[in-house]
Amino acid sequence: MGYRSLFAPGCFSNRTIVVTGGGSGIGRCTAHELAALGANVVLVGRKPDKLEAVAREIQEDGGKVSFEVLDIRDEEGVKATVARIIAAHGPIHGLVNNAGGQFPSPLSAISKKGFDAVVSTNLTGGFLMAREVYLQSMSSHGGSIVNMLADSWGGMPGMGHSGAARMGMLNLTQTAAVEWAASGVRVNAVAPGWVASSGMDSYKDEGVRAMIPLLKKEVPLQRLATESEVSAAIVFLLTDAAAFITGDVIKIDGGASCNTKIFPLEETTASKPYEGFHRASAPRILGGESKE
Ligand SMILES: CCCCCCC/C=C/C(=O)SCCNC(=O)CCNC(=O)[C@H](O)C(C)(C)COP(=O)(O)OP(=O)(O)OC[C@H]1O[C@@H](n2cnc3c(N)ncnc32)[C@H](O)[C@@H]1OP(=O)(O)O
Ligand SMILES: NC(=O)C1=CN([C@@H]2O[C@H](COP(=O)(O)OP(=O)(O)OC[C@H]3O[C@@H](n4cnc5c(N)ncnc54)[C@H](OP(=O)(O)O)[C@@H]3O)[C@@H](O)[C@H]2O)C=CC1
Repeated sequence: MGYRSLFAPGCFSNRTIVVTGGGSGIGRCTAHELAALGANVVLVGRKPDKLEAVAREIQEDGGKVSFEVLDIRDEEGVKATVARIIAAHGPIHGLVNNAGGQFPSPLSAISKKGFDAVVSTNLTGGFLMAREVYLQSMSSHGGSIVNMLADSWGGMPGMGHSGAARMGMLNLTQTAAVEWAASGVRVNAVAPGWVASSGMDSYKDEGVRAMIPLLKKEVPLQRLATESEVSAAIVFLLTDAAAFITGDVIKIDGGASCNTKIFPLEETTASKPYEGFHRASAPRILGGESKE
């Protein structure tokens, strides 16, 4: 019958895909996956040693890869780097806007410098990369951009700075999708919950580490995501299988964002859920008085 899968080996052949933050964690995993599917991968990050190590790994596996050292918050650096990539490889077909991070802290303890560091990395830097890739390449050749968000729907103590940046990135994703669609550019995002990534391992603070088993409890699937579960969603959005998807977000959170906890099932009688609803939840939901 000659059926040809969109995920066939080589589905990214002759495509250049830029992965920011490609020197570690989810970015590294995504770069491996893309190279294995035939992409010409360009890694971007601040630390040349990390980028070089990942480039070596990919080359050893027979993949096509190079790297650029760049702080994505440096506007002139972003412009020059994108121009250099195009000069060396031709049009950029894909951008994985993954670089980012934060330090857990309550809002009351965040300095302006710290807030700016997180917002400029997770929002402004991603904007600069997307804008330059669009202006210099995708506006005339089309392409696909995948932005990194996080599971920041609703307030999450300790993550207010990054949550604000990620929700800004959500709107930027939607707006870019609408503005750039006529040029054949798709813009989507992934929103992971907690991921057991090498970036997470870099949190040495004992209070934060002690939270990890508690976080798992709040996830319906009862565990953290793996790096490759996040890269799988990123790669899908870059493939032609996602050709009619733009302005959208894939949550990779094991159901965490669906778990409002307004209805505390564990406090109710499992065999009498309706009665349990009245007893445990109604006062909280409706602001009324408990009947007990
Ligand atoms: C239900 C699930 C919800 C999902 C939630 C999302 C979970 C996400 C997890 C992850 O992202 S894991 C990945 C972790 N990886 C990283 O965070 C990458 C490394 N991090 C950084 O590079 C920084 O944190 C940064 C802020 C992203 C970039 O900062 P920059 O390079 O500009 O830092 P500095 O120049 O060193 O600092 C500037 C300024 O920022 C404040 N600050 C930075 N780090 C910390 C810290 N660890 N603790 C407190 N404050 C920090 C600080 O004010 C700095 O000012 P000065 O101290 O230098 O005056
Ligand atoms: N792990 C998790 O639980 C979650 C992670 N995320 C997000 O996913 C992305 C990848 O995270 P993860 O792999 O876990 O963590 P990592 O810390 O391993 O990855 C972050 C990468 O971003 C790069 N980076 C950071 N700041 C800059 C900058 N200013 N310019 C260029 N590169 C930069 C880093 O490279 P270098 O060191 O070379 O600067 C690093 O390779 C991040 O945006 C993270 O916030 C979202 C939700 C959950």
